[in-house]
Amino acid sequence: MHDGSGRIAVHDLTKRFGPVMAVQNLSFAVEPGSVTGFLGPNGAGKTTTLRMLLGLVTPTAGTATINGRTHDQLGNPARVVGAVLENEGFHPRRAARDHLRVYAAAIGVPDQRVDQVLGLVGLTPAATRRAGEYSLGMRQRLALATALLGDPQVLVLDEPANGLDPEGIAWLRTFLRSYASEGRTVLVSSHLLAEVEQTIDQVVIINRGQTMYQGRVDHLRDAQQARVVVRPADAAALAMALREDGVSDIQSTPDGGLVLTGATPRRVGDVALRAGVAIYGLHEEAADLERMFFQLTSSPPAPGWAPPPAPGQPQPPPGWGPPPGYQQHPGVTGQQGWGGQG
Ligand SMILES: Nc1ncnc2c1ncn2[C@@H]1O[C@H](COP(=O)(O)OP(=O)(O)OP(=O)(O)O)[C@@H](O)[C@H]1O
Repeated sequence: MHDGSGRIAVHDLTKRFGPVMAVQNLSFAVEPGSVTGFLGPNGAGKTTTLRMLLGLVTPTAGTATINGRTHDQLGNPARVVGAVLENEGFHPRRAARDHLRVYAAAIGVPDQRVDQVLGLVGLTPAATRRAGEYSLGMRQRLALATALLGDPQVLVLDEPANGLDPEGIAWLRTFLRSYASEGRTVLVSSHLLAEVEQTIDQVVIINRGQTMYQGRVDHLRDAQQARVVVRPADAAALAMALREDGVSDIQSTPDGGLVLTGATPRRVGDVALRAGVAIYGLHEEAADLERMFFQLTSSPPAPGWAPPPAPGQPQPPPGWGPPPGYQQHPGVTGQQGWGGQG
């Protein structure tokens, strides 16, 4: 028997396709009652990880479990986990309701559940239309309806916003949040933070098959510092003067500027004046979650921004730190909130 917790646990998960290391020692946990974003750039290993969780790909090493069980140990998995993966195929000549009836029969749920899920995803008016006539957004809703047939405790969606218009995205956001508020588990993958930022409360960020960050999105936001961008006549002289004044996080940019955190523009201006360095531009850039996501997932890091990690000492990009209260999930080891660059 599974433990009924609705918890997803990925532990030291690795998948190698010949020479390609798609996922490498990945560990994270997803708790019920939250919508968790599973984020990373194209090719980071998100789909491979989800497919291992769903029993569609065999791991090279490690485990991916739901309720403490691998997918093939779940008994009637459709009752535990519903999934929408990319490129769902529907028989184009089959009506949506008939498609759902076939699946309902396969997993042993009554026909009336078909009409319930059609209502849940807003497809009741189109129930008798053929799937081949559906728009991409309608097909996404039909895929979601299929995933919901077993009334699962856990919902796993791979890039669900693909093909949805803004209204569809807003609808999906409301739906997923309400689903999680019932104490269920929702895991949503995306390569765009902005696409899911308003939907998720937890996030797992991966890059090159490894965990870069796991924790609350608002902690990530709180941990950010604004940075000051300055264009001096002599960057080396200003950097030295700033260091003498106690500013340590200073990066030079390819265009001869400096980017720093831990000082206000006014302080930078005062230091420049005392050092006799002319300033041609000085402004503060507000913290930006998207920029942080880019820094965490760009490899190599954007030039002039992230210093190389000290040997054996993974570091976050400059200006970012582990969010206050960041904690590793109990039971998940071999994982850091902030990792090296793959
Ligand atoms: N069946 C396969 N055979 C060989 N290589 C594969 C296979 N599936 C995935 N890969 C490779 O594994 C890596 C991770 O791919 P994956 O699809 O898991 O990434 P992703 O994060 O989901 O990317 P995207 O956002 O583009 O969907 C990529 O380099 C990909 O080419």
